[in-house]
Amino acid sequence: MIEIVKKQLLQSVETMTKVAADESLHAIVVEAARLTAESMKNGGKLLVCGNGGSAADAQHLVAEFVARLTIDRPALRAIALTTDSSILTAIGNDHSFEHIFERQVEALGREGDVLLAISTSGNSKNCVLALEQAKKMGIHTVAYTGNDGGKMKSLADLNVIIPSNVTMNIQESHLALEHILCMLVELFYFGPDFGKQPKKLSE
Ligand SMILES: O=C(CO)[C@@H](O)[C@H](O)[C@H](O)[C@H](O)COP(=O)(O)O
Ligand SMILES: [Zn+2]
Repeated sequence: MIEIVKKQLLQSVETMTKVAADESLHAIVVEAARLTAESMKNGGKLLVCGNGGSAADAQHLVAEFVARLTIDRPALRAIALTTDSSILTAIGNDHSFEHIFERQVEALGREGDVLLAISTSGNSKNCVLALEQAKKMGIHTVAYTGNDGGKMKSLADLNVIIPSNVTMNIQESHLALEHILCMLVELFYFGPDFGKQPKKLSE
């Protein structure tokens, strides 16, 4: 059992180390943050969707935007498409589960918004349909995936593909890059000096 703990942790670190070394991946995260900050400055918002652990990620990330992450600042506009049980059950029951995010994008999305779809396989149909809907509406699309990016790869404007085929390791790297995305949006939106007290002349 002890060996399993060690092996799993090392496997997780190995994936994260590959991500930490991949500067082209970092550039994509920076571009996603720039795009998101620009959208928010122009009155747009971030929509986030995903299944299972990635649904939890969607909510977690959106909470950082609406509450705060690294600085005290005004709230930023972001919505998780995973949280309203009435909407999710109505669409799932009356249409089908595949449409749970697509229809919310149709209802809540506006041209110039950003949709972030999170899927370790890159193949979850509800995420695929959400990306297709977003494209039709002129919404920018970002995919956080793993494996080879799956079907979502060809649909997203920006692809953050974790170099692993192990779902939990992909999710762990996603979470790190979700925090970093929010941190960078705060920087792009408010600038590096926001919230810093001006120094007193006597200091
Ligand atoms: O959290 C986990 C596994 O770590 C699971 O709940 C996992 O998110 C679910 O199996 C998802 O349905 C997987 O979907 P996806 O990442 O391929 O889109
Ligand atoms: Zn999990």
